[in-house]
Amino acid sequence: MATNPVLDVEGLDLVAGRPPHETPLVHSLGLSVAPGEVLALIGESGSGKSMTCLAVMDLLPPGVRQTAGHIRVNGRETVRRGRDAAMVLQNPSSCFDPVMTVRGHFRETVRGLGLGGAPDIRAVAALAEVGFDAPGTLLPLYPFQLSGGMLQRVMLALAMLGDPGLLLADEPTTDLDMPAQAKALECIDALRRSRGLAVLLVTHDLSVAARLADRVAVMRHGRLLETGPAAAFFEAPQSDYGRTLLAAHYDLHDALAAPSPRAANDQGARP
Ligand SMILES: Nc1ncnc2c1ncn2[C@@H]1O[C@H](COP(=O)(O)OP(=O)(O)OP(=O)(O)O)[C@@H](O)[C@H]1O
Repeated sequence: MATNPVLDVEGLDLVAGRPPHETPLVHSLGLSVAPGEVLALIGESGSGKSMTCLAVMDLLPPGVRQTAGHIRVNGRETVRRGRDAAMVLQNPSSCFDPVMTVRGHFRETVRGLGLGGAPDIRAVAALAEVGFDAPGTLLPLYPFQLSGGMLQRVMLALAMLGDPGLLLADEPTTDLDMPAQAKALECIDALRRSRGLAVLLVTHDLSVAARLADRVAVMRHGRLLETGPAAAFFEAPQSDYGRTLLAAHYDLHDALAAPSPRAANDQGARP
């Protein structure tokens, strides 16, 4: 029996502006994410990935409207932010109030979601779940006292407080150094496994998609060009643009793996 998707997007159209000067941003988009599944949404800048996430969260910016289609999260057309779906973004430091401690952020989120229980106990449990060994020690700290990687995991812990079925992760590793990227991805993967979380992962980085995704969806100019199992995409993309993306990814990796021209010259100059 097929499992009902946590996220179900059908025929989604998003436009900016008003007639007759509307600009289509997303056109006829359809995608779904099942419990415990990671769907990587990939594509060049401006293809509509972030706008799609914002539409799911009912957080479209002023001037941008949904003109067609359905978005359902756990079967509901009206998403309860933090309860049905939560979102983490790149540049986590921008998501925190600089003059509020970690404890303060948890208290505010617990209150905002109307959750019972002691906020500090919830905070410690949530921080332990995202891999902090001594979670209680983080509570009195201010955001500037944590690294970007730590802040991203605190953000994930806050996102999980309301036990959402869906996580929208929009470039969650973009501003992090390599060890912090690895840790954030491990953390998302662990949450997916332990909670059966459905994850829509927006990324430019095909290595991130390869590492985490069960399926890949490729967008360009607001349209979905192909979607399918990640293994099949990395083996043989179906669309021309998918092939271009993958070729660019391999070119970059080959360039990084090859000795730099300067290193090659230095070697050549050796006696
Ligand atoms: N506030 C806004 N009002 C109108 N159009 C916008 C607004 N914000 C973004 N856009 C446009 O919407 C389109 C889709 O942008 P979106 O941010 O979803 O792209 P993206 O695929 O997420 O790109 P990136 O990877 O760079 O984040 C772009 O053409 C962008 O210029």
